[in-house]
Amino acid sequence: MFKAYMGLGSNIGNKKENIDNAVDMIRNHKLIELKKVSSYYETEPVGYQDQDWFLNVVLEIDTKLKPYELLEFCRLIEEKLKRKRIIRWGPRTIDVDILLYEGFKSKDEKLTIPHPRMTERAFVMIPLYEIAPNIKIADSNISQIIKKLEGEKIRKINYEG
Ligand SMILES: Nc1ncnc2c1ncn2[C@@H]1O[C@H](COP(=O)(O)OP(=O)(O)OP(=O)(O)O)[C@@H](O)[C@H]1O
Ligand SMILES: Nc1nc2c(c(=O)[nH]1)N=C(CO)CN2
Repeated sequence: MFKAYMGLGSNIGNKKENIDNAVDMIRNHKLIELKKVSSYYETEPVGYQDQDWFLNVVLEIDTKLKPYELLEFCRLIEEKLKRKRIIRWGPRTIDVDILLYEGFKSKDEKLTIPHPRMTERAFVMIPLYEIAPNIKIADSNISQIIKKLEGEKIRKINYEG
């Protein structure tokens, strides 16, 4: 089993339902053990501004899927939840990214790990810090990385039930 971290985001339709459906697909995969799920965070859009706020979560999993197999599964989740890809960094029903994968680094365009933009993004780093406060990313402590983030607006949501 290899430990990996995944980032999920949605900003179209019922965002919580989209996130929950994606988490359920991950939980139900035979070769994945879902270990931790962060709180939900409402986050200001980064990149393309003229779109709704996102709901983001980060997951910790143990998996027997190899990195490219996990990427394929991410695409399958997006396909099932009918993600439309129109504008780069634009609105999406669901976005599923691999952030980190134990013992694996890659700069391939199809799969870059650590995810190339994760350390600049509060919507990734803050939920990741919640579930993995001692993790290192490319030899830097997560708390050090978070201190350097710009003031992107992000708030933790407490849903009932
Ligand atoms: N670590 C990774 N996790 C998921 N996709 C990745 C990763 N590294 C590279 N990719 C590639 O990125 C491509 C584009 O992904 P996508 O359309 O989801 O980008 P985006 O979500 O709009 O932007 P961003 O990559 O900045 O989050 C995918 O086809 C995938 O092959
Ligand atoms: N707040 C927020 N902004 C984004 C997000 C996201 O998940 N949350 N995803 C993007 C493309 O991956 C671009 N911008």
